[in-house]
Amino acid sequence: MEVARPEPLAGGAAAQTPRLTVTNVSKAFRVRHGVNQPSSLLQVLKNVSFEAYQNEIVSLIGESGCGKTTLLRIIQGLIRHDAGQLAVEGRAVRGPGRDRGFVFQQPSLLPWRTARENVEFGLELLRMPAPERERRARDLLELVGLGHASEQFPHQLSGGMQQRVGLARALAIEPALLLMDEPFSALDAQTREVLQKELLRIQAETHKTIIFVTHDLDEALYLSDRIIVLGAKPGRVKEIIKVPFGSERPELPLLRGDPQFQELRARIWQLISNQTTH
Ligand SMILES: Nc1ncnc2c1ncn2[C@@H]1O[C@H](COP(=O)(O)OP(=O)(O)OP(=O)(O)O)[C@@H](O)[C@H]1O
Repeated sequence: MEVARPEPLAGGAAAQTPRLTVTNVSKAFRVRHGVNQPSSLLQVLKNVSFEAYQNEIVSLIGESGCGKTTLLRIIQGLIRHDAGQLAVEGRAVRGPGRDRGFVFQQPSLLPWRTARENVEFGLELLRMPAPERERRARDLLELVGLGHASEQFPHQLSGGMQQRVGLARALAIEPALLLMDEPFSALDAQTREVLQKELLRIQAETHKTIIFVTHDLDEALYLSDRIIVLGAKPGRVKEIIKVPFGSERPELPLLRGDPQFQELRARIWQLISNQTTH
């Protein structure tokens, strides 16, 4: 079955305020190479710029260590950038905020709480009244296909189910942006494909803007509207690739047979692998 998603508003909607604006963001870490050794600066990101619009899934892809997670954490507000600007819906990012939800590689659920109580956690911090909290958590667990498991504890759930709870928890605070850092990489191939498809369905229903970090070229091409290919040392934007498959893209096994898919895959592969020869 094909997944129909609303078309993103980039390009055709010039008047739209981007959900996320990243402008010339740079970051260096001070690293020490041993005890009693002087420290030096490791330039991780250099002048990174891109935007993401409503309904868009934008993937960040690049070789290991090119700064994908660092960039995502800067957007999250957990790491302070050295230079450049970041804004979510036009508001400068100065730290973590409820306008950004996060899904990690490991869902890190609280083991003593049920699936529903895990989803409610962020809403408790926002002091939402209990009945409203519970209603929203139940709705979100339905949305992610876990309506039947709301009262189960994390150890009773499979890895894929736990990741669905993590997604519901991130959506609970109704963020403008959903930041996902290799959310499916710890799952087996079959569960991963199911969740990729589910993510497209959920995005179509919620119209979220998603920034998605992955190593997996096929995953990036299947999920994304645009792919930001990062170069390494320092991390910088090498190319922004518009994915042409539209909102009614076939499932990944079929898409893999599309010559355009294969061409783009080869192109991204070349962009990523080229840099190691320089
Ligand atoms: N807090 C830190 N202090 C010093 N160096 C750091 C810190 N965090 C990350 N780095 C370094 O910054 C570089 C980029 O790391 P980052 O985790 O962002 O890369 P990545 O592209 O997400 O890698 P991977 O794909 O392997 O997850 C790496 O060289 C890493 O060692």
